[in-house]
Amino acid sequence: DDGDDENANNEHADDDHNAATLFSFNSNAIELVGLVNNCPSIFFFLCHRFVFKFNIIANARVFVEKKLFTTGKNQKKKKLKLLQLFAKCILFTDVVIGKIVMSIFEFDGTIGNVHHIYKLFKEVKEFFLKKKARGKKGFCFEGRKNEMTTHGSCKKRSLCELDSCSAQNEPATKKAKVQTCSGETKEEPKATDHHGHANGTKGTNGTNGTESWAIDPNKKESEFRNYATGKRQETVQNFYKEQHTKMTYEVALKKREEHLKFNKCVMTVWDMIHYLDQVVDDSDPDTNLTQIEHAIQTGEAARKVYPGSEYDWFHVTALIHDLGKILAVKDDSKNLKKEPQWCVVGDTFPVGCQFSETNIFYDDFADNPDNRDKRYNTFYGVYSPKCGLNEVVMSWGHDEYMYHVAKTQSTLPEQALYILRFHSFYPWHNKHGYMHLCNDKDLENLKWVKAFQKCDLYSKSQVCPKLEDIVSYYKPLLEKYFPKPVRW
Ligand SMILES: O[C@H]1[C@H](O)[C@@H](O)[C@H](O)[C@@H](O)[C@H]1O
Ligand SMILES: [Fe+2]
Repeated sequence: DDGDDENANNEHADDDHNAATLFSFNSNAIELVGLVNNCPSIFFFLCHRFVFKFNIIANARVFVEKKLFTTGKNQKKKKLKLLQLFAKCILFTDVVIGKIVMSIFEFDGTIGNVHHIYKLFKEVKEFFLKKKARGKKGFCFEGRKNEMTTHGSCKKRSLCELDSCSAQNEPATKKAKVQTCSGETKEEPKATDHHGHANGTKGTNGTNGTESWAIDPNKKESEFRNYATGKRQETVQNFYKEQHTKMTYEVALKKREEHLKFNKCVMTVWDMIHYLDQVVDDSDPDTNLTQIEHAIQTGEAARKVYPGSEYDWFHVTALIHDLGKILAVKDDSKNLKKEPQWCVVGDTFPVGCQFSETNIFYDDFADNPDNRDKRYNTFYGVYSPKCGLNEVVMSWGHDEYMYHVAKTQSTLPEQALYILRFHSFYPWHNKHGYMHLCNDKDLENLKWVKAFQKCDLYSKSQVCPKLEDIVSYYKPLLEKYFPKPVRW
């Protein structure tokens, strides 16, 4: 049914209105879980403020237009509807809808049934209405209908305003019930916001009163990842010029082979962490602190956002996520040979297929030999559609290295392994690129990578506790998940 009869049309009009109203505020941490018709993938979104809004919308539009003009006539009505919906999403500047629409296309290459999109919107709306019914303050939904402009007025509110009041009434570890489109209810972890505002008071979330420094309250999210005019601009720019020129499919394979022998040295994770005090990441526009400080900040942010002991794996993962950067350290006694930074840090990307424009400093790939190599410069390159990221060779760096260390020598869960392996894959988890290579498992785990990304990025501030302050919490956990000293 494409809205041919009157009733359906009215219903759609209503739905249109609801969808538009619902998204007239830019909600930050809504998790949408949905099944789309014809689409076997369950898709997840951890939506948050100001996520590369323009880029995503621009990409999505191109995609929609392409589909609209290249698929069969019988689909026309459906597509028109979808396009209208999409127009709305642009109109109401809502990246959330943009992402949904885009995903419906990208996740299975066909156009999902428009009714299911509406259904998804409805569910989210219900979720929020229920939340409101439970007496949460700061919720901003009703009464905004007439205020929709290109920038919904509520959009300016931060997550803290929207959620902190409610969070004060409830423990941060509370489970939220999320309805899936298929009707079943499943338990999802409810995080506090990334400022750790869930319980608001100092020293009550198990972080021994150290939480106030973890995230710089004065730095806005939009001020991070500034690759155009940041303070470290020159260093970062030079870094990516070199990396994007030199990192090829063959280099990645060679480095994989070299470092995955684990024949450097044997040492506990805790001891190895100390080596991070020798690394300052040239690719990072947001911090000039050493990586040991970044590790502590990220770990503590993770504890704050997911404080429950059931998330201890998440805390450990956060602490060690960049431990692979020891590849950039020189210590002959430990066989650490100091790789150049372009082979260790920075955002990661698949090699062996076309470089995506969702990469930062995309233009710098122009001089990469793979860019001219027919084997590697097509959309799929050496890969097949939805082959799964496990099949994909990523640019070599600390993520891939640490993933293999943890996969072979720890008991960390799958989500943790995904975080370790793909946390620097910003073009994917942040800009929605490379979806054509993903399978369902990748999409399931994406939500954890995204949850982690907030702790990783927004915890970068100038204030940091010392290792001694956190040893009592992390050391036993490291021993729990890495039962033996590690072969590096
Ligand atoms: O995960 C991060 C991220 O990708 C940053 O952009 C990069 O500069 C860092 O090296 C990496 O550890
Ligand atoms: Fe990293």
